[in-house]
Amino acid sequence: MTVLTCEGVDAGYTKGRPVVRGFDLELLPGEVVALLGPNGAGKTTLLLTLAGLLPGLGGTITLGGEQLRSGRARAAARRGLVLVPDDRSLFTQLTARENLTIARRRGGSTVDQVLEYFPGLGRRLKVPAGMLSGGEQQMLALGRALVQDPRILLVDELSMGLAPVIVEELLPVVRRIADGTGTAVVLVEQHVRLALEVADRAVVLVHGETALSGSAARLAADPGLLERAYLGEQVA
Ligand SMILES: Nc1ncnc2c1ncn2[C@@H]1O[C@H](COP(=O)(O)OP(=O)(O)OP(=O)(O)O)[C@@H](O)[C@H]1O
Repeated sequence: MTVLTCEGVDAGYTKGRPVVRGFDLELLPGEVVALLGPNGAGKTTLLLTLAGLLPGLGGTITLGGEQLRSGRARAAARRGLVLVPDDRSLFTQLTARENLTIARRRGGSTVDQVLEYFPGLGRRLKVPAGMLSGGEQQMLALGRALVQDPRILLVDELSMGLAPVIVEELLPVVRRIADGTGTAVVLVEQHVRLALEVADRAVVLVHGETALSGSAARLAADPGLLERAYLGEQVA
């Protein structure tokens, strides 16, 4: 049963001039899809549109069988679509625990349940979010999304500004979350090799259009294919 379906989604900032055109996707529970592509391809624009933070310019987005109304971020969040933005958007003056507690839903997952995925963060709960390291902040941003019991996590460049060694620790956590909770994940990532290691499938967006999509294993095994897609060749 598909949790999220995108059909012919156009996304952008100006009516009649979409940045992303005709985007299609079917996402299953527990599935991780890497959304790849060069800078400016439209990946963030697409995530913002799926999360309802940007009004859609065309097409339909269906969540659990029901069509989402365009540009309704609160409704999308209530129905389980949760965005982890690339700027993390943490409350920097509040402690890590407070950041988690205020995001929690009544009757939903507890902070302790969520911390099972981030053991290191458990030892830093009293620290203001702004004083955490970049990697810890990303774990907190993921944890804050997870206490909302998402059905779909939209993760925008978790690795932004982090050392590769930290990214290697962080991305597998996304896989464990998907496997452990059944949450489906759309993962925007510049670290292509690492993203393909944790994803089931990948979609490559180039100049706002899907240039390539396929199983992560197939794309990882054929870097030439990815390279040609990034360079703008139609290889889908
Ligand atoms: N607020 C905005 N208003 C108008 N155009 C924008 C706005 N934000 C981004 N764009 C444009 O939309 C296009 C896609 O940008 P977007 O940030 O979605 O790409 P991206 O694939 O996420 O790239 P990156 O990897 O650099 O984040 C770019 O041409 C960008 O200049």
